[in-house]
Amino acid sequence: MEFRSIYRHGFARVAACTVPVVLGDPDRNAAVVADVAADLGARGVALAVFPELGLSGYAIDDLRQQDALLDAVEIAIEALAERSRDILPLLLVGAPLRHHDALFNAAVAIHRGRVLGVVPKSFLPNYREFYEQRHFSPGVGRRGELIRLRSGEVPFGTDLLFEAEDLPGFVVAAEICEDVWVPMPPSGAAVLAGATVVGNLSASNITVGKADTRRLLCQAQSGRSICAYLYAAAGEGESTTDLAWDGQAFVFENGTLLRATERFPTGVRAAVADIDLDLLRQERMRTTSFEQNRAAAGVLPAEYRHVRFRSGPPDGDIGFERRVERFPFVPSDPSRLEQDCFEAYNIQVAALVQRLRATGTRRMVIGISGGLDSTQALIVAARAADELQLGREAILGYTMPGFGTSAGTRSNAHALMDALGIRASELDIRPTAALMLENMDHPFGRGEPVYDVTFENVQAGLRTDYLFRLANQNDAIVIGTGDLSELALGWCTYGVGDQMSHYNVNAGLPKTLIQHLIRWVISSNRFDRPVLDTLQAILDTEISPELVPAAEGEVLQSTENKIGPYALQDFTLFHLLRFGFRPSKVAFLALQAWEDAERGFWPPGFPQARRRSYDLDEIRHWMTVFLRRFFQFSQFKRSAMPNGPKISDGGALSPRGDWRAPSDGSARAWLEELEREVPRAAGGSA
Ligand SMILES: Nc1ncnc2c1ncn2[C@@H]1O[C@H](COP(=O)(O)OP(=O)(O)OC[C@H]2O[C@@H]([n+]3cccc(C(=O)O)c3)[C@H](O)[C@@H]2O)[C@@H](O)[C@H]1O
Ligand SMILES: Nc1ncnc2c1ncn2[C@@H]1O[C@H](COP(=O)(O)OP(=O)(O)OP(=O)(O)O)[C@@H](O)[C@H]1O
Ligand SMILES: NC(=O)CC[C@H](N)C(=O)O
Repeated sequence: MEFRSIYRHGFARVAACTVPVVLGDPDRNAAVVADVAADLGARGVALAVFPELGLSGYAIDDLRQQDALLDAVEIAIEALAERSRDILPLLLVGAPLRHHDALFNAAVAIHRGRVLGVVPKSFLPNYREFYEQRHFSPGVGRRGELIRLRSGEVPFGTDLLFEAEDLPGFVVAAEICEDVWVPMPPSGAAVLAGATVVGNLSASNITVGKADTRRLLCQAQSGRSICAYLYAAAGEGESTTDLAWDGQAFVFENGTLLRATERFPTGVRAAVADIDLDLLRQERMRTTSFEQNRAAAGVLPAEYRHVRFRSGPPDGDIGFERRVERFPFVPSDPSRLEQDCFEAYNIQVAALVQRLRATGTRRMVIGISGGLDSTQALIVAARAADELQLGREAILGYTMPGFGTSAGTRSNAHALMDALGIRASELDIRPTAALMLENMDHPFGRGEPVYDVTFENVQAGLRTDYLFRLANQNDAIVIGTGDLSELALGWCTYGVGDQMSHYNVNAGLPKTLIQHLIRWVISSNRFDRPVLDTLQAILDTEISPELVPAAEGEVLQSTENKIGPYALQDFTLFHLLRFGFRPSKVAFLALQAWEDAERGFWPPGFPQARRRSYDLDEIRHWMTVFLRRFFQFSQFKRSAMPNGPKISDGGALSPRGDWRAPSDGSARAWLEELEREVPRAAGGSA
């Protein structure tokens, strides 16, 4: 399969469809389904779900019991199966079907010329406007049976799972409308038995406000069942004798809405989405309560009948029907981002307030560099001091110029401290650092321009040494500033260095979110104008540890030139940490998110001038750096990291929480997977 094929990376394309129906005309309704299915197949769709009783129409009352119509339904199923012979998608269509002495409201699964099985509706609404028990028998408890159709006998029951042999993890269950309105929907047991995708065939008349209820039910079911949930409701053509129909169709995955169709449509509508089967499998595996719940519920996968089929998905580039955030830690949806910023900021403040309260500490010491991280930490400390009514002078800020400190960051550091009204001091570390290097017999001590890691770490170490001793002297704690991205990459000086502090408010914050949080603090006017102006100047400065002096006219030591763009490194971090995806899959996702600066969405307020793209070679290159540093080099720095709050759902790196790993591991499996599976030039095969 091509690298750009979604089916190579654990995705499957699915569709929830609503189509115009003619009441009592199964032949015509089946023809419409077949046409739609053919179109969807051409788009690479592997599953298409259609509305409840879609072959006959739902709101036909006692016509449901007319033999001529029921015969016509069976003939239409046969015709549809025939038409499906060369069509990709597994079809779930709704039909009234006779079985033994009763009539069932059923979902019929059809694939490439075959009826794979029939799933009856478990729970029949018979209240208010509904009258289903007048015609149908409930399917609940019906398992292990066969139903006779015109083409022969096929499996019948609520114990059916349709499993694609050639799409790992693509296991489909069906339920019908009311089935998801009950406390224990049949899909609850089906997912415990292994279904990852649930199709709900629905005919749900619309009343004011009901659309929200449907969304709530389906979203919750997809979230608690860790599955993809496709809901397809009847619309145009259903009887308006006493009711109206809005044809709502959507696809949820693990509690997230992927796609929805417009409501009250005229004509065919399909919500087409690429669902992530790896994500569902990973999420179930790591949410170990899922398996506990299966055991407690007594659901045995072996008690379900797995009806196997070969899907035969396309192997080329069919695009990507899924939104991928460029910044997984910084959502592009404005209201979601607003809430995330509010929460991230308040998590930091609340955590620090609690630590100060519990220790009875009334002062904080922070090294202020004029860079992003110490700025964010200082803003948080200022808010914590306000909440505890300590006064801003409770914060002792030290700016400590070293050999690489630029005039710009130094003046930003002073401006920030002054504007926030904290106790600001300057402490030049150069004499102490020079003495130390000299005592160590480092070449720099003899006047040679040798700027090696020792030279860098002497400065980072001395700053930390000063901060801790100043904390002793002032009954204070040292507030750490290192962020989540730096922890992931091991981009800090260990032990006697910025890796250590008494409490690190930033440990759970990735760099891309810190940048945005500062933008958010500016745009929401949380401080006075002088503070906001300084914050803007800090945001506009290139990220650098400033440990090495820049020669006249030279670009200073750029962090991102060395360890990679934080945009890409945070992208990789999120997908590895949160979902344990393969590097090749992360590279595929990164390509979708980053290859075209014009495509997709940027977080609100993201500067136009910084909107850039990355190609597959760049993604691959920086991922190699990430994998080596994350899996092989930097764990020892995280294994001994100070306390600090988890902030993002994407994960934290505390060895006491989200991420426990050996400090002497190998990155080989990840590097080899990347080497093997990701082609060197975009578009080619690996
Ligand atoms: N698995 C392991 N278990 C125990 N010890 C291990 C180890 N792997 C290495 N080590 C030891 O640790 C040393 C490496 O760690 P370390 O001493 O920290 O030094 P290292 O990581 O080599 O250097 C620190 C880097 O972080 C950068 N930095 C520092 C400060 C702030 C910022 C910033 O921008 O925020 C960036 C700085 O530019 C420099 O490149 C090795 O030389 C070795 O002695
Ligand atoms: N000149 C300085 N004065 C005081 N503290 C400093 C100075 N340089 C570094 N530090 C301390 O060491 C920490 C790490 O340094 P570094 O320069 O990497 O971080 P930063 O400037 O805050 O943020 P960023 O890494 O985003 O530039 C800083 O957050 C700060 O607490
Ligand atoms: N067809 C159905 O099962 C509809 C019942 C569902 N409770 C509704 O109100 O939409």
